[in-house]
Amino acid sequence: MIELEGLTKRYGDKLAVDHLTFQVRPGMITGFLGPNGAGKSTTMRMMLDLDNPTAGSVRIDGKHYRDLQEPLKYIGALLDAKNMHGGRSAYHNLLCLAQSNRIPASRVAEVLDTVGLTAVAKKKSKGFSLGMGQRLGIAYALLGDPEILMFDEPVNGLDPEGIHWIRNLMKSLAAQGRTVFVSSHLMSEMALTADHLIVIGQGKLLADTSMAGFIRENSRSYVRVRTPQPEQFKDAVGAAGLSVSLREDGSFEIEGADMAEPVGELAAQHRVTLHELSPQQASLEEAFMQMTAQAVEYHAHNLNDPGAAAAAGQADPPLAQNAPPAPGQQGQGPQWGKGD
Ligand SMILES: Nc1ncnc2c1ncn2[C@@H]1O[C@H](COP(=O)(O)OP(=O)(O)OP(=O)(O)O)[C@@H](O)[C@H]1O
Repeated sequence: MIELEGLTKRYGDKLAVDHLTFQVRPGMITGFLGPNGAGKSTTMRMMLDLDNPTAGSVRIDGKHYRDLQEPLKYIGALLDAKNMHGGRSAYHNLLCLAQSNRIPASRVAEVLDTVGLTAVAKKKSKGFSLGMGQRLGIAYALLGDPEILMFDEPVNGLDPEGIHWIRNLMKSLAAQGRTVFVSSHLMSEMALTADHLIVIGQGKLLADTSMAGFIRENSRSYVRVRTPQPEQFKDAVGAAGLSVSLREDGSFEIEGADMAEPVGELAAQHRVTLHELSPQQASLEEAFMQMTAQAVEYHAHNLNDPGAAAAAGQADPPLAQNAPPAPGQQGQGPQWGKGD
């Protein structure tokens, strides 16, 4: 268990972490999400006592990190996989760490096997690919057989096989009852991995929720309809009291994935031809971007719409925030209800 209480970090004028209070519980994967610059790495560094908080505290199984005897046996972390001695072999890198932390040398071979690096154990780590480096960084984290594991952006730059491997590893660690805390700025990746979510933006806590709850709250389901008789269709659904919206591409949307059957029946009753009737699910990525939209630190230039930033109330109009509309409003045109 990791417990944060009012954790705060200020760099000069910059409030990088702003009074964060949350718990990371055992037996599950907790995803730590936020846009670039949200304060994820700073928070993780403070958890490991690599940075001093300006205020607040972090407790690892009830203790401050610096009070843990043999901390690698409590908490293992992958922060920066490049941060190791490139001139040493993978085996010797791990052996040095084991010896300086009173971890038996036999553990080195075990973790090399777990991360799939046994065959290259004697190779110098500076020759490792990005994926091999990530695996070695994970071997570091696992070396003390800790109950708590922390991974900062573990899938960055990995190929699909590497991503799949890390995902399964984290799941098996959580299934063993360990606490797994993993940061990312990709909602799509978290949706496949995490059981619980902590979302931050500009250092502040935006959400502390189960993944199932996040999906329930934020994933919009609807039915998409295409028809060569849009006026008749609009009249038919309007008369039935259903709310329908027209998209720019000429298709219609009706809220609720379970509406496909009633809408199909309605169209048949009114002899309206349909070219498409398909249940759809809006992506969690869109919901996450919407949640963190106001907290994005660096905005891309939106070349298509230079006035958008001004409309959004930003100080500098050319720096438009290219955020999607709110879930439930994606690309919608006019709405019709009963009697329209
Ligand atoms: N040593 C430092 N000195 C000054 N400012 C810093 C320092 N470290 C981080 N910051 C600032 O604190 C904020 C949070 O940075 P941090 O790296 O923790 O964010 P992050 O969520 O990990 O971002 P990313 O996803 O891009 O890695 C940023 O505005 C960053 O510029």
